[in-house]
Amino acid sequence: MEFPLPPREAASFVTENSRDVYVDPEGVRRMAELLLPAAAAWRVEQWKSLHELNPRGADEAALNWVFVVDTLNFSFWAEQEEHRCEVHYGGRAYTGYWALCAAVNRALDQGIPITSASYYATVTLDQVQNIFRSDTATPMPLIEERHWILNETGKILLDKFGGSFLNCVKKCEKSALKLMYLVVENFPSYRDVAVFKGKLIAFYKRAQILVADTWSVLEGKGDGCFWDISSITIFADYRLPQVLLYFGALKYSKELLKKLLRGEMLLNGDRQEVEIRGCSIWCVEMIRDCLLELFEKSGEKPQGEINSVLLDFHLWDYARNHRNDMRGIPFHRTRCIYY
Ligand SMILES: Nc1nc2c(c(CN[C@H]3C=C[C@H](O)[C@@H]3O)cn2[C@@H]2O[C@H](COP(=O)(O)O)[C@@H](O)[C@H]2O)c(=O)[nH]1
Repeated sequence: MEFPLPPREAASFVTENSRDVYVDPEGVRRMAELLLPAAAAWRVEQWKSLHELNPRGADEAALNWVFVVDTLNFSFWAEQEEHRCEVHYGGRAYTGYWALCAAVNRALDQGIPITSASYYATVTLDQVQNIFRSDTATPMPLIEERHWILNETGKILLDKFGGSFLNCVKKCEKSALKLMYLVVENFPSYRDVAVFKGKLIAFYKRAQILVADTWSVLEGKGDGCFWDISSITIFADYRLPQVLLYFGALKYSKELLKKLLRGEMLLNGDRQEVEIRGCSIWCVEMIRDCLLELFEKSGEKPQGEINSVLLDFHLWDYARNHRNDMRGIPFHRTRCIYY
């Protein structure tokens, strides 16, 4: 089988050949300047505590939580914004990705071992519909897909890795890329690839965010002290392109903008969908390079690392916390199991 172009190279290839999406160097520089003050303080240790639903520990249980969540970490957008899946937990109503996390924590509180491979390898569709039930009339999208992915992934984790994601991490000798490839080679639902201008390319969004979340939950220490974490790109979902478009670092053709504003769906693997995802990855690689240059010039040393993972987390949180400011800036609607 042809080996796919890895995410960073894939992003560069797509950006060079893109017709409807463009990375604007001026917009990139403006974003880097905007991000500079915050970037000086970014440290991997800070992230998981920022979000109340993230596991607190840095142990095997926390890693198995991250693994099952990132196995299901896709496609939460609602047909109509006003009718969304919501999960009520701890007195709060969660939507999108956070609804998934709230449902996992709600199940654990009810004694349902949803993070144990021995449970989800044979969990039934009924049980999955109950665990991920919405507290509104709108169910979580792709519930059937979430069910078979849990069964498939649980069986493989049991058969090949003793039922624990910690064993996968340990096999990778502190290499982020080795962990990314171990995941895509062993777990089919993580194989986020496409064909663009005749070339097989990989974005591996869920495999890369799984590596990033592993790094974050382990606070970059012990088994999670990945020497090559800066080789991980952003996770090409549907929120990052939206925030890059909002800041003007990414530009869309008039035709594509009109299509997205009409709410038209793009199929996973469509040329325009690949251009949006590939250019987003490349855009943030350029913002990171710009940030490093600005630090160089200013002589100021950032507290932690300046890499695409922390840039991604920051931009994703920004998009989450500035929904209203970003109203009118469309995200692309693709229904799939990869992001
Ligand atoms: N690029 C990127 N995409 C991310 C995340 C996250 C959450 N992760 C972090 C959060 C806390 C921890 O620090 C985790 O690391 C979810 N998503 C994607 O967004 C979409 C859901 O969006 P909405 O419908 O608005 O909830 C969906 O495709 C989902 O897969 C991220 O961080 N980066």
